[in-house]
Amino acid sequence: MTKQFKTLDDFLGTHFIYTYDNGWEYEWYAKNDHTVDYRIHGGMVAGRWVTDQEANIVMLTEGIYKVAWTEPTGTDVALDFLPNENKVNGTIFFPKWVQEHPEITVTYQNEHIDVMEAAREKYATYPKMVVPEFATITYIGDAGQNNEDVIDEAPYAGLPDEIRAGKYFDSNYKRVNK
Ligand SMILES: C=Cc1ccc(O)cc1
Repeated sequence: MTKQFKTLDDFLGTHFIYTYDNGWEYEWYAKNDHTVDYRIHGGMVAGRWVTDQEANIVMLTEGIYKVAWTEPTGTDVALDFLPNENKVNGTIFFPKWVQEHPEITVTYQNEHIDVMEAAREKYATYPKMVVPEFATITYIGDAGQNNEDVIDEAPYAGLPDEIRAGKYFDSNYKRVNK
């Protein structure tokens, strides 16, 4: 995709795949001006996926976007997207318990909010594990806002490649083979 991003509206509805310099691969969707969905394909919590996470989304200056949210696990996330440069800078602040028990979070979180809340009470928060990394964007798709087909199944090996190959969504950005 060679679209030039200028406005906040250009960013909302965009679907990204990117790989952090530490090798962690993430898929993320700006669902609307206050909501994000994501799937994690590689890294400490690969296999985790989340829809309808409330987030703060702003444009800092033309074509540069900041997104931040706090999760039921106690994990905090701050992302800066530079889509015209195919770059993201992300910082993830993991509570100590996620670092020690990542497998608890590797699920479709929406169906297990009670489990996340119980774990954050039971286990330690501090010291937090801070992960500041640049990432390279490997896919940008214009999914449109509030598209429930973008992130609607668990991550599996080969899914990012199917998306990048144009095999996963049809011309209306609906899932093929659903
Ligand atoms: C913990 C969630 C998360 C989602 C996207 C991203 O780039 C980093 C963290």
